[in-house]
Amino acid sequence: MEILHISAECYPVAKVGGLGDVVGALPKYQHQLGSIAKVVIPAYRTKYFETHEFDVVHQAGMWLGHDWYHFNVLKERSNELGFDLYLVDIPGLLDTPGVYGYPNDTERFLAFQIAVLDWINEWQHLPDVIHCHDHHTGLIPFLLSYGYKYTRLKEVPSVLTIHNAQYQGQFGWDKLYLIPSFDLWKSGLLDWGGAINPLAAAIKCAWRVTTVSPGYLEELFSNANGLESLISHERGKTIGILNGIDTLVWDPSIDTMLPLNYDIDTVNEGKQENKQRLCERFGLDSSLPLISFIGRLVGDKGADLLPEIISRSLHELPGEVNFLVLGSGEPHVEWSLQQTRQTVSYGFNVHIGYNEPLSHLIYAGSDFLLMPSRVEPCGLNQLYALRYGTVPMVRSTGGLKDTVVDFGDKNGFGIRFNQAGVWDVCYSVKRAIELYHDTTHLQAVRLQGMRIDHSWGSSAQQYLDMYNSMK
Ligand SMILES: Nc1ncnc2c1ncn2[C@@H]1O[C@H](COP(=O)(O)OP(=O)(O)O[C@H]2O[C@H](CO)[C@@H](O)[C@H](O)[C@H]2O)[C@@H](O)[C@H]1O
Repeated sequence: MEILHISAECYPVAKVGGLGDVVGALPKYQHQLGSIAKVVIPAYRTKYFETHEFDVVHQAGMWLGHDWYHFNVLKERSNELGFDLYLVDIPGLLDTPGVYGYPNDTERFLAFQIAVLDWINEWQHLPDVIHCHDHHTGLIPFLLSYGYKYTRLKEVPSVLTIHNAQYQGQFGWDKLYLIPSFDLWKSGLLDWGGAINPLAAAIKCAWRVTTVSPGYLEELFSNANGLESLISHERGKTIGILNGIDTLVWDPSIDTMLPLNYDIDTVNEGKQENKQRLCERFGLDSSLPLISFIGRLVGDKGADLLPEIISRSLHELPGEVNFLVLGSGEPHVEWSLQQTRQTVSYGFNVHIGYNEPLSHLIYAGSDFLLMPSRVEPCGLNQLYALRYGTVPMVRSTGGLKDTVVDFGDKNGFGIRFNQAGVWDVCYSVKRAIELYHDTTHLQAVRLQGMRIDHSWGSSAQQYLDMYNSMK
């Protein structure tokens, strides 16, 4: 079976968050299960792009509204990722250093989708499945079915995976002229709430719709940023498949980004050494419990709560706990974390920015990883934390609820709280400190978490079973 994954991110080529992790891993594991999995993303000017060699496999041009763009499809030469990687290079649109956040993102990702479709249209054979990820690729299922240029691709099954339904990629009907011509009687399929909504269009048109955890799918029926009724209507073709983690990248025993590697037998020494380095670097006291946060500093992740959680905890429990934050995102959250850093004299530090090696050190060197998410479709951080012997502290929502059991329950290995609110989190901080001092219990909780298998094996198989069900 040949699967083409189409995405805006793919680790280690271009990653902003969890989408990149999944698209960089799932195809590798599908390959191991005997499928041919290919990935196509835009050719941003990332470090990976600059330091690897590519062959041009397709050259063409296209209209985006009234503008003409040349584009190339490049294939990475060494195949080092464990799947075929293709990059769509569109000078003037996709040759940016970053992935998102440009004023013409709508045009950039529309052009990407058109280029990918034009390219597949030229293949001698057809893929068995076209697998689209998130709204940046959401118009593809629609165009496969109704785009006049793509009638040859009409029968190719399409899948949409929703990594986060908060982001839908809406744009106004005034930009309709940018979309390649299609059967206008079908325009309603593009619409949601009076705008062109790529995520909604994909939910309507894809043959199957998956979410990245079963719990998140259940939540979407009642809370989907305006798409609840649509998802409920399409319920019959939906399925929740829990993300796995790439155990070749996320393994404390071989992770080259750690000063000291460790495994389940050497976890205490390993974590102690990594914690020591981390605390030295950030001016923290390594004898105290260390609670960290890694992620996009946005409301969905509960990042706006962090300044108050941290200052209140340090005020109520002086000299009892440390906090460390790594992230970037909304400017007011960044600003208020930096303000907090200046006002509390000890016990807290923050690194604003994106830093992959530092994230690995934090997973290894922290005692607890805090995730006060308001919305969490799956969450990968808690799975990485578990593998690194770090106890996740999570709000009971979406994929966090599916993957973390409170240590107060039988065989539990994490800390759960119900509300994304300062009081609930501060209470959990107290529980974390108590657990930290109960060394026997902490050790049992840690080992319990480390033993859990969150590798891609069974989830990759579930995707294959789902593809087969479309035949
Ligand atoms: N400043 C920083 N420096 C270094 N690394 C950083 C970083 N900020 C974030 N990361 C890394 O980015 C990834 C974040 O993954 P998540 O799954 O938690 O979030 P995201 O919301 O992006 O993904 C969406 O898609 C994924 C995948 O389906 C879902 O798990 C998730 O719930 C959904 O919101 C992790 O690898 C984390 O270590």
